[in-house]
Amino acid sequence: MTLGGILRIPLFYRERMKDMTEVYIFSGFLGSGKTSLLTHAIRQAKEEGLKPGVIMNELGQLAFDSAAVDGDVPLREILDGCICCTGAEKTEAQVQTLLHEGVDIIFIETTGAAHPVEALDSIHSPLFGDALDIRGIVTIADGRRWLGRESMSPQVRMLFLEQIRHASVILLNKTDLMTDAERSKAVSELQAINQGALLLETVNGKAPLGYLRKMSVPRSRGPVQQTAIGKQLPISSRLVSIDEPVEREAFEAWVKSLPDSIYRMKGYVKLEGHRYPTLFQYAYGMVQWIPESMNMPCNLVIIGENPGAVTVPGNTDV
Ligand SMILES: Nc1nc2c(ncn2[C@@H]2O[C@H](COP(=O)(O)OP(=O)(O)OP(=O)(O)O)[C@@H](O)[C@H]2O)c(=O)[nH]1
Repeated sequence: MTLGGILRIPLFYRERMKDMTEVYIFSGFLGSGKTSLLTHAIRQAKEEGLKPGVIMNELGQLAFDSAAVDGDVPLREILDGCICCTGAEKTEAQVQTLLHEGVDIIFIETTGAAHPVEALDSIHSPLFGDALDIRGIVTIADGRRWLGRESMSPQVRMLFLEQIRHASVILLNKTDLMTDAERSKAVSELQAINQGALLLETVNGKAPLGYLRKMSVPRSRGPVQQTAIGKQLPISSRLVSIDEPVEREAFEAWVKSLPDSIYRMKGYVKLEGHRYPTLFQYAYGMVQWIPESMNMPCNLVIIGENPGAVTVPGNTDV
């Protein structure tokens, strides 16, 4: 909000807004960088002397991403289902407990398969009265995935578009993997789809919190295309356990052989020659291995269209 904008708000309301807890919904397709954005936002909030709280919604039964949130940050998880499908009561209860813990700012990370407006609607509850200042949706888009969206199935592409269309802020992320020409193409396409949104290019979701705090929910969001998982969206998750150590190159060759409709994988894999399982991340063709210094269960979540059809080396379904 500009200084002019602030001055136009009567003092009474400005005082009331100061007591309200700001809420931001982090949306974006599977693997686009929501958790990276979240960890950066939490760090900045703390630096500004704010007490952040987090609601994290994950598609699989395991909360891999919650390890990214510092232990001193109040965290609530909604696992194995989308915030938009599991019903507003669960979300309301989680927000309620965060408010009791006295948080100043709440970040809600939705699953990459969630419809952002349905997630937003789930926190618009009369229960909260004036307690929440719901600022809207920040959508983070993987730039190369955006440019390659034609390869997605129509329903999944529709979800991607809905996430862009309803955002108040769009972050074009992973620009380190794009050429200048690709970046300017992506920027102009995203702007054409949502002209009202602020747009910022980012690497690892590093958006200034001050920039996000300028946003507010647009007055008219336009019609919402329903995209609930299990109804129209063909996306589901599968949890497997790979018990035997695998050879890294052979494993990456298997990853490359998977159909494009496997959108995301994350979990722990025991690599040959390594003492502890390694954190494995896969999103849109990119593989990342992060060494761990303790023994983690070798579980891997596979998210996409029909992940049950994929043959996983040495796996037992959990
Ligand atoms: N090269 C590059 N990699 C990135 C960037 N941002 C995130 N990543 C990587 O992309 C992968 C997914 O990032 P996350 O932040 O976990 O994405 P997410 O949207 O939270 O994923 P889901 O919650 O599973 O949908 C990780 O391996 C990140 O390290 C970026 O700007 N550039």
